[in-house]
Amino acid sequence: MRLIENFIGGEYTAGQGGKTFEKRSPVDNRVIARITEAGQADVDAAVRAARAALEGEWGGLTLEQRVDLLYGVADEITRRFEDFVAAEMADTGQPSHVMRHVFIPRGAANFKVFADVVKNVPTEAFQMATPDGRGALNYGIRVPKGVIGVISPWNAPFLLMTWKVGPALACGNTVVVKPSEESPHTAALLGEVMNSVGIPKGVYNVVQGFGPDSAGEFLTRHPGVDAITFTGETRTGAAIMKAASDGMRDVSFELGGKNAGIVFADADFDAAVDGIFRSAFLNTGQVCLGTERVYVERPIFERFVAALKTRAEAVKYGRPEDHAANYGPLISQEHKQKVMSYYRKAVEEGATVVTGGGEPAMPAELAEGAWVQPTIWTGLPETASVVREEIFGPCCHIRPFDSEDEVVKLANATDYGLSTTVWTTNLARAHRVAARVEVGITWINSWFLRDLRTAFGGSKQSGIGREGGVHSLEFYTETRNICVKL
Ligand SMILES: NC(=O)c1ccc[n+]([C@@H]2O[C@H](COP(=O)([O-])OP(=O)(O)OC[C@H]3O[C@@H](n4cnc5c(N)ncnc54)[C@H](O)[C@@H]3O)[C@@H](O)[C@H]2O)c1
Ligand SMILES: O=C/C=C/C=C(\O)C(=O)O
Repeated sequence: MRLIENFIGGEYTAGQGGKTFEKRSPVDNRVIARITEAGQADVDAAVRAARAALEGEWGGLTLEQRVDLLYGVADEITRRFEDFVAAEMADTGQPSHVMRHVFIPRGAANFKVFADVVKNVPTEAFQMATPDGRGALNYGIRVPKGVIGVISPWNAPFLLMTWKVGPALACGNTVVVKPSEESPHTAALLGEVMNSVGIPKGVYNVVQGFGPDSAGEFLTRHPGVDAITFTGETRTGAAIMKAASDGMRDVSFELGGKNAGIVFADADFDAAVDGIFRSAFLNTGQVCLGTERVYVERPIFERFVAALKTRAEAVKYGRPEDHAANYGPLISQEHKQKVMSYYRKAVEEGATVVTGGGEPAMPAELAEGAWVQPTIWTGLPETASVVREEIFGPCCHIRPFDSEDEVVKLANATDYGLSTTVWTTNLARAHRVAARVEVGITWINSWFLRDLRTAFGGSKQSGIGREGGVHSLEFYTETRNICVKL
């Protein structure tokens, strides 16, 4: 059985406390790896290594040298593409085509794009008048923030972790990463890449383990960590924010969502069905940007529900490496219990179950996996639990609407504000609605189209701050103003 260790100061090390935990396959619940759990002493060592790298070789590199190294990281990920695909498939159980076409290539791109951003984005300069008439010149320089704590989730582990590590390193910081306990593989593998391309030791460190009273909490409470970037649940974000208040450390949060899909009667019907199908069921619904509330204009409501039902019932369950399969399990038995409890609650609260609502019958060798059916409900009030709370599963509630004002109100009646997808051929209306929905990201006639130069993040309880393009520089650097009297 594979043992996955921490990666500290360029070396894989067993935890000083000797504790390990199991990683089980979502597909069949077999134990696939044992993971070293980092204790306080390991986190201390990782933060020390990160600080030493900052003050050592890494901190002394020129921007060009750093950028070249990060291009090297991206190229090496691409060279070891199959290893990353296999590692991520083992952890998440998701179909290989999602790994191949989205998650792993995005991991490589996260290093290249932010190297380019850092190399090309200018800083500001202001000339000012002075009483003696000679004036003064202000200009900004950007310096790294220091040691960045990166806490990442399990749903798109490599993409979401590198989305933070890429810009952090491009800006000259060092990192200590705490991947989710459910997805330890790719963060560990990235250590090999860092060593083989010559990233100085201590620049990239990984501590494995859990959140509370484990590596996550030890890292976020650590006074040697200068700033914390986190993707995960809103509740966890609140705990991390408390920890970060000690020492006034900056935070960047990408949190939960309860995203609305809005389909007007004039939409390209097939494109809308396909878009909502993907946004509700891709990655078995475990996408923060996914759609769990769908609002469809009344004239096409029945037809839309029927078409989405047909698509949901046609998914092909199977192992990730099975090319005929396009639908995987949930991440774990624990998450399956949570999703199933919502499936039961929907019925108790009076939902019409259009399709799904339970566990699929799986062949014997997959029977222990975390499989659940894609599920569609109608007929619930907006106060129902499954319409209000983030489930993070392959399910959505569909409700008819009659006017633009009504649907905007419905979409906004949530504590979350991450993303929306709007389907219409009326461009003026698309722009109007997009300007009124209280979210960080709106897609018109599309979903999850990502340009890494754009601002990414959530409003309300879906996050704090924006990352992406120059926005990432705001978080991963300090801007210093220098005022020169002429
Ligand atoms: N907004 C976004 O961009 C985005 C992207 C992906 C996922 N998400 C959200 O993430 C959630 C699913 O991921 P998850 O279940 O892994 O989230 P989670 O909050 O349970 O865990 C995320 C990470 O935080 C760690 N953690 C937990 N408690 C901690 C604590 N007290 N201190 C420090 N670290 C702690 C976990 O070990 C894990 O590494 C969903 O809510 C989803 O919407 C948001
Ligand atoms: O599950 C959430 C997926 C988030 C995607 C990104 O953060 C991204 O594309 O950068």
